[in-house]
Formats: sequence, structure tokens, C-alpha cells
Amino acid sequence: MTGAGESVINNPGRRRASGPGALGLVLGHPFDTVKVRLQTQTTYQGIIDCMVKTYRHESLLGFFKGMSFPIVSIAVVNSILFGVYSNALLVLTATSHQERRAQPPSYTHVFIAGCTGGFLQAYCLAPFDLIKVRLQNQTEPRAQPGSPPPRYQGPVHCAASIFQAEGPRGLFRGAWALTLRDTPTLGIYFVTYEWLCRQSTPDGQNPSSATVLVAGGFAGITSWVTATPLDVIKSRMQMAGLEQRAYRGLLDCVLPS
Ligand SMILES: CN(C)C(=N)NCCC[C@H](N)C(=O)O
Repeated sequence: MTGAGESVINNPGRRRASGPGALGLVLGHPFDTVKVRLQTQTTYQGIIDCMVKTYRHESLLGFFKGMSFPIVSIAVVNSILFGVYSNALLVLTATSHQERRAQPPSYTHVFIAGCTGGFLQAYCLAPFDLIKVRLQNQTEPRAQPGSPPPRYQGPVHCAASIFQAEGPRGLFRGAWALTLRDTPTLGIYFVTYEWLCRQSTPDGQNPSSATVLVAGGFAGITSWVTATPLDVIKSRMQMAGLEQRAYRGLLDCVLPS
């Protein structure tokens, strides 16, 4: 999270430290698992049905499948996002962080810098996200003696199996959909965040901690609402190949058959 009284633009590198980011990830992962399962499987009648079946069949641990790689990668992925965003703004506005306080960048520049950050972080995120989605979709309970092991026995085994079966390109399955999801929506994220901060902060001053918190929350909601359709496509493409429902490409997945 951003430190007290600092906006993303004034100090973007501090927007998300890995500690709070990782805590948010642990708290949000059970909801993410339910979301991914509903997006890719047809066996559930809704959110509650998915939660009940997951709990009964796999216990609480079922909600945390696939969480280790996102935890390991969050710091790197966020550094790429905020580092690229900050440097893109530097190039676009030709002003330093200090100068930007008096001379805030235009929303067009904020949007372009956000899209650039989103585009580059998506490529780094793609293999980690693929492995997360594949593990979240394994609905087998914990291995019992005598029962057949699940297809993937952990994140490293999952990565190695995909690499062996499909080569390095296999690890980037769904990467296009992920890039299309994150490029515009992270532009939207930064514009919403900056707009809300500027609306509630006197000129030349830094936003308060409360403003930063509320603006970050609303920016997250706005960007995720716009990202959800492509998130569904992305998750289905990542699972394609494993299931009968294989897609020939992104458009084949989007269009009705
Ligand atoms: C608004 N959007 C699309 C984003 N904030 N994208 C980055 C999210 C990365 C995260 N680990 C995830 O996939 O959940």
C-alpha cells in the first residue's frame, strides 16, 4: 500500500509493498479459487454451491490451492508494474517525481503509463497465473494412501509437466488474453486512482492516508469490473488443452459456437 500522504504518481514504487500485498493475496485467494472454478467448470450452481462442495470435498485447504506461486511472484510482478508505470510517466512528462507534485501529469499520460505497466507485468505474470489456475481447478481431496495422485503434485511439478508436454510456449497459454485484460484495465486503475486523489486533495498537497485507501479501493473495483469479461476468457484458455473444450484461439473462445 502507498505510504501515508503519498500518491502513486509522487512515489509509485511504494504503492504496494510486498508484505501487505502478500497478506491481501492470502485473504483474497479463497475468493479467487471460487471465481476461477465458476469461470471454468460447469459443475457448480453458484457461489454458495461451489463453496459448500469445495469445503465438503477438499476441506478449507481446497480454497488455498495454487497460492504459493502468486505469493512468491507478487513482489516481482508489482515491481514491474509500478516501476514501468513510474518510468513511463517520467519519459512522457519529462518531469521528476518532485516536480510532478506542482505540475501533475495529464490523465492521458497517466493512462498510457498505466497501460504500459499493465502490458509488461502481464507477460511476467502469465506463467505464474497459468500454474495458479491449473492447481485451483484440481478438485481432488488431499492424497490418501492408495488413491490416485492428482495430475499436478504441486506448482513445480505443474510447471515441469506443462514444459515437458508443450515446451516453453505451453507456459504462456492464455497470455494474450491476460495481456488484453491487464493493458487497458491497469490504465483505468491508475486514472481512477489519480482522479479520486486529485478530487479530494488541495492543489500541491499529498493525499491523506484515508484518501489513498478509498481511492485505491475504488480504482480496484472499477478496473476489475472492466477486466472480468477477459478474465473469464483468460481462465478458460488456460484450462484448454486439459479438457475436451479446446479453443483454436482467443476469438474462438469469445464467440458463441
Ligand atoms: C485490474 N487488474 C486486471 C489487475 N489488477 N491486474 C493485475 C492483477 C494481478 C493479480 N495477481 C491477479 O491476477 O489477480
